[in-house]
Amino acid sequence: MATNIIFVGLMGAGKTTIGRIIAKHLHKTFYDSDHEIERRTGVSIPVIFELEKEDGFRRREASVIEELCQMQDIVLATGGGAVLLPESRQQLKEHGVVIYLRASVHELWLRTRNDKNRPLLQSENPRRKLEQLFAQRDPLYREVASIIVDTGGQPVSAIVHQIEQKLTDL
Ligand SMILES: Nc1ncnc2c1ncn2[C@@H]1O[C@H](COP(=O)(O)OP(=O)(O)OP(=O)(O)O)[C@@H](O)[C@H]1O
Ligand SMILES: O=C(O)C1=C[C@@H](O)[C@@H](O)[C@H](O)C1
Ligand SMILES: [Mg+2]
Repeated sequence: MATNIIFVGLMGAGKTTIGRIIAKHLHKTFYDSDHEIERRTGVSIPVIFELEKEDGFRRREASVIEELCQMQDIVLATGGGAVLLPESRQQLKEHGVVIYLRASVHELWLRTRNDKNRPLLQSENPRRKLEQLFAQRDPLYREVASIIVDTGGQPVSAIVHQIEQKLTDL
């Protein structure tokens, strides 16, 4: 199957971790839009947020998403905010099977709390921020996804297995 597989979901949902494994299993090339932005700019995401604010990062993200969506036979792990622009949502929907990795705010918080690489969570109350982002974005992830996987309490290997099963059922 030469189709692209595209992962969406909040920070800490496991898009990068699971996307990389699925790509290996399915012999597809793995891309991560966050890594691609860092590779192209030569700086980390926190530095981009500092210099260009969130707006600047979103512009870069939308253009990288558009470009990666033109490729074929790839697995793409998107950044958590890749669904914010309607144009990007359209691109994602049109160019692959989109999988929404879902997790509770509590789990997302546990998975991200020791990592300083996510500027939106470097706030007084990262848990509340995750709640707000969840409320804002859950409908957007649902809008683009044709597969929704609840990752709650499951180890990565079980999630990978579940996804591979769902993909063969398509
Ligand atoms: N099912 C899981 N159970 C436990 N830990 C997990 C699970 N999935 C991912 N993790 C861990 O959570 C952390 C975040 O995962 P990952 O970086 O893959 O998330 P992401 O969705 O790519 O986030 P971002 O949007 O910030 O790029 C990693 O340390 C990863 O090992
Ligand atoms: O959810 C978000 O808005 C973000 C998620 C990360 O993947 C990065 O794209 C960045 O830290 C912003
Ligand atoms: Mg990631």
